[in-house]
Amino acid sequence: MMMDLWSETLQQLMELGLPLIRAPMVSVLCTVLALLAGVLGYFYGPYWGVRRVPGPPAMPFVGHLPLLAKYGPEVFSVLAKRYGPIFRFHMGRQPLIIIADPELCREVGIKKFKDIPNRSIPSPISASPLHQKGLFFTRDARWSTMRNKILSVYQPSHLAKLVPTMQAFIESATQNLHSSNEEDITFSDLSLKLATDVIGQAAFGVDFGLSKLQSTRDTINNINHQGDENDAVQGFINQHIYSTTMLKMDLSGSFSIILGLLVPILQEPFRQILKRIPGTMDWKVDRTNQNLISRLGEIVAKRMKNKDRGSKDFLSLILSARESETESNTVFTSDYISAVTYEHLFAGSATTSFTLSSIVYLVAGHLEVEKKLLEEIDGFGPDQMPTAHDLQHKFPYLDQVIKEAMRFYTVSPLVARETSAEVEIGGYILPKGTWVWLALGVLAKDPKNFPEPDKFKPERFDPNCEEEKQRHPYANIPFGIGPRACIGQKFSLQEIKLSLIHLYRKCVFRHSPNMEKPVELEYSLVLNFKHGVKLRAIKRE
Ligand code: HEM
Repeated sequence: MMMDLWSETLQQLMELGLPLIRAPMVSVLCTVLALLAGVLGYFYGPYWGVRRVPGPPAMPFVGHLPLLAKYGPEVFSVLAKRYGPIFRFHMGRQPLIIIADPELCREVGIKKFKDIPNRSIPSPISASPLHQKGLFFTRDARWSTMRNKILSVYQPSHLAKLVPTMQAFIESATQNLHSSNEEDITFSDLSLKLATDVIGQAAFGVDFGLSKLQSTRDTINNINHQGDENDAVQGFINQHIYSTTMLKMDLSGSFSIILGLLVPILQEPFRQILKRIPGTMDWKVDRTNQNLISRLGEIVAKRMKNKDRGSKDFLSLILSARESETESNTVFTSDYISAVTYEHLFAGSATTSFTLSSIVYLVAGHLEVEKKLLEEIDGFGPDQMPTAHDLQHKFPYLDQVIKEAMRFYTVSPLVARETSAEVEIGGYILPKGTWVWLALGVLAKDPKNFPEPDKFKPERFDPNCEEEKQRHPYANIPFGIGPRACIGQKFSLQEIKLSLIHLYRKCVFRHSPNMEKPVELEYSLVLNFKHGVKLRAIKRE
């Protein structure tokens, strides 16, 4: 019956003069159309849910990445001026909803936290499973249990106990600072070694010994040639630096990271293949990460066995907290312990080091600020080591200098969050799973809250000044906002203040003639000085 109908229809088509369509061709056509619909759905599905949010036209596949290449980290300020406080930016196929207004940040970070409690996982992190089990990327109930446990080891009394350790590393790192006024010091190298040593001691209870070495390059060159205990530690650091710097946000990362930006569905299969092909960047990153994981595993296993581990470093404190409560055993398995301990090194070194370098660089270019700062530091007394309490209360101008430098160069210009339910922000309904990113760097340069934003003026943070009184309370939030704000804020401020006090007691700094002007920045997961910060240290009489 059906066959009759089919041949009758064909007969009619032929009579009508239409081309003969064979059954296999029809199925090929249907498959092609279905594939096309699938591809379109895959590429445009995420856009469809947020299409009402304003934004520039996006190019197929790459989205707005060409704009990122054109403007660099400034792209979000440029777009905020054009599209307002909430706009769309497509990282390849993935739309980000960028929030560039302090009140909307309060809404996302605090008021509607229950619907936006997690971070989205950007492509560089998806390519690096090592970085996924730390506090930063864990989600929901696991995150809140982990965060509460970790907070318990960040008591002010514990931080206060770390002052002498921090001071010892600072003294060691700055020992040969002013050997010659004519010689450049790459201050950003020095501050990275210092910050890594301090966090290594605080997180693992291990002295990485970087501050004692001549230069980071020496450290790296030495790694492959020697095999004793010390070099094992330096090897670990080298691997850490490599693993961290490979996490690029633009199109210069490994192939799987680039694929993750453009076609995320292909990222994991390609990573699995490429990591098996020697010589590819994915292979190198994977080897580095495997190495780091096994080294971390060894450190944790050794420390777990040792019951008399003391209570100074983060790893020991977390292990002791884990043993005292049975319920948390399920959360802090040894792989999660390795991840959060490693995360401390990762989150605490580059950020603190960049902040220290940017402060010293900015103060060197503003002699009126330097003069006031030296007066405050000298007024405290020349030899006395400040306590944690002194650091918090006796250096008000230093506080202003730090805040202003962190505003001027926002080390984490973007903070990634993701909706876990449909939620309304700034008049737009955002579906579940929308990536919402807070543009801290744009807020920090908004002339409404910071008149003359490109001028370095610490006095704008003087509590008695009109500008400070009128400013929105969430206009300057370099450590983020709400329950997911930075857990290491007090730790890093304590280290930064101690370092600056020690440095300015000994010397002042001037820009080296070999440093480029204006300074060039690059953006991986955090901001960085592209060619380092080169200074001359002048001994104070
Ligand atoms: C100048 C130094 C630092 C800056 C500017 C900084 C900045 C940030 C920012 C912007 C966030 C995201 C906050 C948000 O989503 O609202 C963050 C999170 C975090 N930071 Fe820091 N950070 C610094 C130092 C440190 C240090 C020293 C540590 C460790 C000791 C650390 C550990 C973390 C962790 C674990 C998170 C994730 C918190 C969570 O998701 O619950 N940071 N940091």
